[in-house]
Amino acid sequence: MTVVAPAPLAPSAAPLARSRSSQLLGLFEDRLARNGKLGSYTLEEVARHDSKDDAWVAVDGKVYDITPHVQAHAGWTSGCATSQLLAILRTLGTDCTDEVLEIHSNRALAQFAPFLIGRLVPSTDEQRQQQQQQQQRAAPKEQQTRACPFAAGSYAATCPFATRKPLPP
Ligand code: HEM
Repeated sequence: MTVVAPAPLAPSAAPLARSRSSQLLGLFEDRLARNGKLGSYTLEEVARHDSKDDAWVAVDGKVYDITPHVQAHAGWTSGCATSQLLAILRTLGTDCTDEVLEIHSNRALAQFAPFLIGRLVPSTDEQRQQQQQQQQRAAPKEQQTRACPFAAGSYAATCPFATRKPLPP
């Protein structure tokens, strides 16, 4: 009897889907950007549009106003497609990149284009955090370590006044 080794598992579809959707929507986005018709929205702004009459989602760094799609979707008045509709309603006002890219075919992703209204940008808080992280990474090692100013030796590592443990020598 010949034993056949199982085929290796396929890598996750998400990164592939991500580049796929970007390619599909790239042309459309460029056109809107050239016409100055794309806005910049934070996740907080997106979160304010989470109802069937005002339905935004963020996907792959882009923001879509999918209100017409939601309102015209099957499932409001009959049992048909109810679960699909519920899945969509659950994501309104959020960044649902993973769900959308996992679920939709190329053809379906291309249908998102007319709903594009802008790009997702970091909020002021996120920007501040990113800047702090960058500064921290760029700072020399001695500045990254603030050991206890009142103690020396091994006690310094556990001192409550130290914001960070000393780096190993
Ligand atoms: C303008 C926005 C959207 C458009 C144009 C759209 C379009 C489509 C299309 C054409 C399909 C049929 C399946 C396919 O061809 O891949 C589909 C299925 C589906 N969509 Fe969307 N969709 C949108 C937004 C969303 C969002 C935000 C969600 C939330 C997760 C979602 C969840 C689903 C689900 C659960 C299915 C059923 C998948 C299945 O039965 O396997 N859709 N969508």
